[in-house]
Amino acid sequence: MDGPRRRRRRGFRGGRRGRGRGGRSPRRRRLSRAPLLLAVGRLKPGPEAALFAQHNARLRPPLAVREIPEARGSAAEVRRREGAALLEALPPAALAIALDLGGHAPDSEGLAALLTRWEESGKPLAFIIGGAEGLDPAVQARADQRLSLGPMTWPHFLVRGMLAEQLYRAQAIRSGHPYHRPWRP
Ligand SMILES: C[S@@+](CC[C@H](N)C(=O)[O-])C[C@H]1O[C@@H](n2cnc3c(N)ncnc32)[C@H](O)[C@@H]1O
Repeated sequence: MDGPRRRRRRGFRGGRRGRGRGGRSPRRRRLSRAPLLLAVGRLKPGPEAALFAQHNARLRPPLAVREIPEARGSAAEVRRREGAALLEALPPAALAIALDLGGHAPDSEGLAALLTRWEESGKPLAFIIGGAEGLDPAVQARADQRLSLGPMTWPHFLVRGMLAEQLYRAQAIRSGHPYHRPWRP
């Protein structure tokens, strides 16, 4: 590819002009720091996708989403196959946070404190959301933290938006932004 089309593409990716001294574009740097969201299933356009997009767009940096196809078979087979695909997609160095009903259920301030701790580990963060059959024990065993959004079972596509909202709320708590009004006990 040559001519204006090539120049345009370079410009979008940061090209020479957009690069700093390290040779990486600001956009590249932002994406490489972005926490990963590994999630089972393909989220189609609709209210769940809109909810996620709305909150993810507010996150600095937004989550980089990687979807794992839903598997077929018995419940155990589905969990095992999806679990294997999730583990394959998980960067080895990642601090893995598995969304799981049985995990630790902090309040929003607690999640904000946890996020600070996770970020201070220096590891890239990866959040994992299972499919309709839940997460395979192998994924739970690999997870550095199991995070619960409460004891109720939520549809996995809704959990993406709920997680993004809570991460945004945690950022607001950490920066003192009035988006978060503390609970009133
Ligand atoms: C429909 S749920 C799966 C329910 C499944 N029976 C199980 O035992 O996990 C799909 C995924 O959404 C996430 N999820 C649903 N409710 C959740 C909650 N209350 N807290 C954390 N994650 C939740 C989990 O990642 C779960 O694997």
